[in-house]
Amino acid sequence: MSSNRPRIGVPVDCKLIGTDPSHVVGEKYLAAVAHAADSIPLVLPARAAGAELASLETQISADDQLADLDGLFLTGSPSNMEPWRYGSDAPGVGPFDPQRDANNLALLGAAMARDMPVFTVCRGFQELNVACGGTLYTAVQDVPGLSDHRDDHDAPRESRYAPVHPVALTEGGWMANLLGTREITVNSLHGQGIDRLGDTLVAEARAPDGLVEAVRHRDLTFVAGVQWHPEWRYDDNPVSKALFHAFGDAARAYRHRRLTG
Ligand SMILES: N[C@@H](CCC(=O)NCCCC(=O)O)C(=O)O
Repeated sequence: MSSNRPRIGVPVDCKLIGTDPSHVVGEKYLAAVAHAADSIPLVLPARAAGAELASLETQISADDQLADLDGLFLTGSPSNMEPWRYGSDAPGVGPFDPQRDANNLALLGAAMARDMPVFTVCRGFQELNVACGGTLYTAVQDVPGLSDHRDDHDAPRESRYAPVHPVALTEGGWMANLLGTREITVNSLHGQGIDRLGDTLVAEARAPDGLVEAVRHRDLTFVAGVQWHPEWRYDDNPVSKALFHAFGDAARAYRHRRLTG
């Protein structure tokens, strides 16, 4: 008998493994969705054309990919969105992943249209903001008044993902109520960040320099995102466990509605 756990779509990064164009997802993301959200992660291939992939977008729509799912989880990635995606003519900072941009923006639009639970992390958080009409700083550290939010890429992973700065949770907000506190400390591994907040998003947390670090959708049931990495050592972090648990609960409720009509 198959599990009744919610099925969560996890779209990929498109990158070379050696010389081979590949579709990949970081293992820590799958672990957090499976164990902390008590769900079944299903990796979703990018549908946009790649070096060795003719576009799948005609035979597999975003709605097709979401049809039998109960939630959508967007991971982080070292790649950056192409600035034209948010109306900028800046050259931006690579590496880029245009297949991911096209795929994830389409999936976000389709998921929000059906009020499907969505949880997004880092690059995925930035994609959510763009999907909701917002824009990004292409290099936060170059913006006067903002801090450097990047990690030291040469440092060991344990220190790269260690908590480094506080974030203030919006008073009376969804996240502050969920976590029962007004301040948490988070890790920080990003060079881009939210410039203009998407029209339908509410800021749920901000860094000391004012940068938005968490959002939720104003009108939808569970569409949220964080700029930090709650998937990292989620089992040792009560905040991470609470966030993934809330996402899993929302996906369970969606699955019940989807399967019982
Ligand atoms: N490239 C964007 C987003 C940063 C991000 O997602 N970093 C995590 C990469 C590694 C991982 O998946 O844990 C930016 O720099 O803002």
